[in-house]
Amino acid sequence: MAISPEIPQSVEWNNTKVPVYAMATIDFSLLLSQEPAEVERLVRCCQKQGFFYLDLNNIDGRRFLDDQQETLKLMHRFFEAPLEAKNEYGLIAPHLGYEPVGSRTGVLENTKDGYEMIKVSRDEIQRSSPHLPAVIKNSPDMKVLENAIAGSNIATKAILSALSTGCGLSGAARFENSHRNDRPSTSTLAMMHYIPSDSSKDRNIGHQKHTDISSLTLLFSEQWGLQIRPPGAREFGFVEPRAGCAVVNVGDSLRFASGHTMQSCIHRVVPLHPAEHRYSIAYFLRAEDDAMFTDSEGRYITAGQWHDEKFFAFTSPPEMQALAPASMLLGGMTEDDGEEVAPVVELKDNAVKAY
Ligand SMILES: O=C(O)CCC(=O)C(=O)O
Ligand SMILES: [Fe+2]
Repeated sequence: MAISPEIPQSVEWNNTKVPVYAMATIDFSLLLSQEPAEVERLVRCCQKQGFFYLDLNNIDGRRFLDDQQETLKLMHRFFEAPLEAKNEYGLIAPHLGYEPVGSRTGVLENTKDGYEMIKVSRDEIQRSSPHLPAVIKNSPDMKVLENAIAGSNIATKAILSALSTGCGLSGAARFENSHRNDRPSTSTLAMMHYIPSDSSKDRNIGHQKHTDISSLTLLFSEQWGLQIRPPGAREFGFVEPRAGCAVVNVGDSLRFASGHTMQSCIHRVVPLHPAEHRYSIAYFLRAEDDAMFTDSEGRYITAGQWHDEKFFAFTSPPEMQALAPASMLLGGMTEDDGEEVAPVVELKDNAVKAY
C-alpha cells in the first residue's frame, strides 16, 4: 500500500499547463469488510467528487491487477488483427461488439474520436456461444474475458454494497437490489485502443467529454490521457495513472438512484503523448434494464431507456447532439456549479479551451 503522495501539480499539454487533480484513494480490502471509516470516506467522495482511486495492491485486489495484465495482452493481439477480423460481427448492440476509429465525435472541435473499441457484455460472456470475433474466441481468451468481467463485477458490487450501507439503505432499497446478477443489463467490459494522434493536425482525437451511463465505472489504464472536470473546477485536469490502482467513477445511473446526491464524473480523453498508442479497460456496472429512476430531465424512466437514449446521443454527430436535452451528455451535471463544492485543487493556469 506504499503509494507515493507526490503528484505533479500540472503537465504541459498543447502548449498549456494543465492541472493534475488529486484524488482520494479507497482501499479495496478495507471496503470489503465495510470498515466504517472507509465506507464513510467512500460515500463522501461519491457525493462531493464522484471519482477515486481504488487501491487493489493487496491480497484481495491483486487478482484484478493480474486480470488487467492478461486482458492487455489479449487487447494487443486483437487490435493488431486486420480490420475485417476485428469487425467480424460489427457492433451487435450498443454494449456488445466492435467500433472502429472515428465512430463518434472527438474531443476537439471538428474532430472524430481517436479510438477503436471492442465490448463484451456480462450477459453475453455467459452464453454458450458468445458473439466474439474468431481472433479472441478461443478458450484461453474467453477465460481471460470471463475473469475480467467477473472480477470487475465483484469489485464494483463491493463498492455498491458499501455505498448502500453508508447511505443507510436496507432491504429492497439497497443499490444492489437494482443491480441483480441474474437480471438482464447492459453491463459490459469495454477495451479501448487510442491511436497515436497529434491534436494540432490530426482529425481523429481522443474521447469526447461526457459522463458515463453506468452506475459505477472501473477503469484501468497505465497511461496518461484521462482528464476529469470535478464539481466546481473551472477546467479539465489530468488523472495521474497509479500502479496498483484502478480509477472508479460514479455514472449517471447511480447519481439518479441516489436521488441526484452523488456526482456523475465529467471526463474526456486527450492524447498527452502524440506518438503513443494508449490502451484502457473500462467495466461499466449498469443497473438492471428494468430498474426505474428519475433522470436529469425529471422523467421517471428505466435504466434501459436511459442507456439507449444516451448511447444514441453519444454516437450522433454534434449537430444532432445539440438537439438532445442539454442535460443528457453530462447526466445533469453542470460545468461551473462551483458554489457548494470547492475545487479539488486551486487552479491557476488557463485551461486548454476545447469547447
Ligand atoms: O479511455 C479512458 O480512459 C476512458 C474511457 C471512457 O471514458 C469511456 O469509455 O466512457
Ligand atoms: Fe467515460
